[in-house]
Amino acid sequence: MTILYHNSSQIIQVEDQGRLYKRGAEMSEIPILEKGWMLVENGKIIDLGSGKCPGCERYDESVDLQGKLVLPAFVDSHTHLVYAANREDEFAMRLSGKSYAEIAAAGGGILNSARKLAEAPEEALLHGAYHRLQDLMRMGTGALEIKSGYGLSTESELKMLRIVRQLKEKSGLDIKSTFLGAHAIPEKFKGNQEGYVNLVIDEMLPAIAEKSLADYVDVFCEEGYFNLDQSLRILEAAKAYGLSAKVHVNQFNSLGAIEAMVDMGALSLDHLEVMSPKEISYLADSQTIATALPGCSLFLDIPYAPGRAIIDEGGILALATDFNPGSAPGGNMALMMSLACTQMKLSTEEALVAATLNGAAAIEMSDEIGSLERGKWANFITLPPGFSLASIPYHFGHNLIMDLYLKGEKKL
Ligand SMILES: N=CN[C@@H](CCC(=O)O)C(=O)O
Ligand SMILES: [Zn+2]
Repeated sequence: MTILYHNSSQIIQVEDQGRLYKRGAEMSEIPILEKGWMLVENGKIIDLGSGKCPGCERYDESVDLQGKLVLPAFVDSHTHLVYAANREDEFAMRLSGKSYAEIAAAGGGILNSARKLAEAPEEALLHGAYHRLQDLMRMGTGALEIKSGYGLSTESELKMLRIVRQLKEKSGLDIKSTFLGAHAIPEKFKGNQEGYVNLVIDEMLPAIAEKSLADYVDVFCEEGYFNLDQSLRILEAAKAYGLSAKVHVNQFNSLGAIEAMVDMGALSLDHLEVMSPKEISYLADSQTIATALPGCSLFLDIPYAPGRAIIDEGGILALATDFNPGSAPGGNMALMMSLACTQMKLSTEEALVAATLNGAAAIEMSDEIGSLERGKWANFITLPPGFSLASIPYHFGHNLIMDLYLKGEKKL
């Protein structure tokens, strides 16, 4: 089945040389096809160009884009989409002056979500997550990563990862799953942190690997959660099962994780709100993707990751939502682009690369998605005629997305 998409105002390709990510100054160069057309065969782009399509008589169907703007669907490479309940009560506590750390210390936070998840039937969890997933799609997300981490027991972590698998099957979306058993120390292991780390390594990891339920491993490496040594032990153990690391680091404190985790070959280091100049340089010089989560900074009123400096030093920057019920209850990638531009001082081009190609690289899918090039899936979004790339971050909080096409098929 060959489909010709034609009559766009522009096709913003993001990349046209087959690069699997863009770093530093490359992030501001993005190829754009004026009055672009795209020929798609069985879901993959086989040709594309500007103006009239030469030799394009051979198609089964043609779609008139009526002057709409076309760009790659967003890739959200860091979410906690599966959870049992919102935490508006904690939000109210924060508004009256309590900090995220104080709420967590009083048994709220991740432990609150874990208690609720343990009680929730699988069907209800699937239903809630699927509903949120559809919301994300309406806002232009075409692929994402979802973490476990509200289980904190072997049984509940497996339950979460099974739901991620079901979400994949039910939605047909590209979804990568990450095992985050080391998200917090469960009540039962208070005072016995090492016991919990051993449980993650000796029981959870083998059980998850046996069922191939995870693509990646993650740890919340932070004061009051998992120290550097414990984090590295978990990541190394997971490596033996073929799981690469995507890690929560430097959200509130720097524990020296960046250097150590770059050296162990982490795929991405995420959060990064607190970074020293040395850490910025070390990460920017590496192949590890720096993933900024500006929704979390906005919602918790904490610093933004130094995205500008990471790009200026030549790093690979991705943007993701961190969608979760505690620190970032929102999944709008366009809003992440707005925050990246206004707060982290990225250009609109850099923000788009971070939200598409580099996000795809952060889930190892940038050979298939994240840009509109020959050989990639036709995963794209459209904006109404008259809008430009800059309109996306400019109209902060608005949803300008008209259509989402995945593998050349209109999803909405
Ligand atoms: N910081 C650790 N984990 C999540 C928040 C989890 C929660 O509060 O439920 C984050 O990425 O911000
Ligand atoms: Zn997170």
